[in-house]
Amino acid sequence: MSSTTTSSSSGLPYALERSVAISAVTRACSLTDKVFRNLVAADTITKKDKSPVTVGDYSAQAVVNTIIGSHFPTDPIVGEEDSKDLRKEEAKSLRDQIVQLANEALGDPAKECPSVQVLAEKWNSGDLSEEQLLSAIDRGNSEGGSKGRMWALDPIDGTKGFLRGGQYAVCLALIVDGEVQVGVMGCPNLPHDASSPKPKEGEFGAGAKRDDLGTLFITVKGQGAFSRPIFGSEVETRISMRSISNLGEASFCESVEAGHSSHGTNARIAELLGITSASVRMDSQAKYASIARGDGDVYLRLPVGDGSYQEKIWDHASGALLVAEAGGQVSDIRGRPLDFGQGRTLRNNKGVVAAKKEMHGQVIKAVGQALEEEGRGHL
Ligand SMILES: Nc1ncnc2c1ncn2[C@@H]1O[C@H](COP(=O)(O)O)[C@@H](OP(=O)(O)O)[C@H]1O
Ligand SMILES: [Mg+2]
Ligand SMILES: [Mg+2]
Ligand SMILES: [Mg+2]
Repeated sequence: MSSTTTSSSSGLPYALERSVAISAVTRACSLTDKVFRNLVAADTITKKDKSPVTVGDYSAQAVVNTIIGSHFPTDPIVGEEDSKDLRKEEAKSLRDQIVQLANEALGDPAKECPSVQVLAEKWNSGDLSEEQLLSAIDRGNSEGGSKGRMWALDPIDGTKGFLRGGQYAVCLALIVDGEVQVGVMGCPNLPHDASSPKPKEGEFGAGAKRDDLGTLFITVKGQGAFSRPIFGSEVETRISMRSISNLGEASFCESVEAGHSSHGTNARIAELLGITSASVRMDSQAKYASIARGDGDVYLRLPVGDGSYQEKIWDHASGALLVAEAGGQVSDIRGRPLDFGQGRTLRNNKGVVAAKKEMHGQVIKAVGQALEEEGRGHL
């Protein structure tokens, strides 16, 4: 497949992909936000790997894949979810909810930019059948690879955070010949302004809706990193990583889930770097977004246990480009660039380290030392 760039009226590379991705992620976020406020235990199932998936994850994947599929019909999509469990008899009520939620989100008369409107009528009718939506979910079954165009989609990243009432993100990226070219990430619970307090988990009860929450992050390779509210104003603001004179002033972000990133190793690395402020724990790729806009400086994701877990491309594609375009460097624990051309996982990499370009080497050195001390120097 060719690796062509589509441009539209702005003339910039990937302008159409950028607009379509913004439209898809925005519609998915309005859906997940609705589910977030009304979710009950029955709307969740446990996957074979014991991780949770909710009606929100499935519906958001159906919406994004429908939109991408109608604008770029030959582009493969590497999406996290599939419809296998949903097709079981006992999942009937989940399927019914997905049909309703996805059609509501697709049929919403919200404005699209003109270049996206051209094809919107294909999916904008709001009455796709159950089978059309399940097939849309399964459009995400691409095996990925190093050649041609493909989209990587995490319809809800941080599902555990979503269930706890914390941060989560809808993450979509375009990868061409193994390189991320476009990244769009919607963080419905992240304040527009980095200096506003982040909501506490569970703060979202009745009447607690804050209208300063919901931030969209947008990046195209070589064009910089931007943010804007998901809902309301479409004015984009350029973002960049914070300037600090030494790593001792830094603060770092890590997963809430200790099973996803080794908190103990992270703490030792912070100590080695002279970082004294407490780590900021946050679910999802909102961590990448936070450091990209200077609300933190270093993102550490150190492998747990024997390090056999392979990171998934949809957990990192949009966030990694956002940080790189905001002045950062993103690599694995050994300083190797993340290799998005290896299929559905980052099988050539272990863990993730993201920091400002000038300080990244120092962080990698401390990571090496901490792993050595733990007897995990072979990772
Ligand atoms: N053992 C493990 N190590 C690292 N990441 C893991 C993991 N098990 C699951 N994950 C991934 O961690 C993601 C969440 O990351 P975080 O902890 O930063 O919020 C999950 O995404 P989903 O929530 O989309 O399933 C899942 O893909
Ligand atoms: Mg998951
Ligand atoms: Mg994820
Ligand atoms: Mg997910």
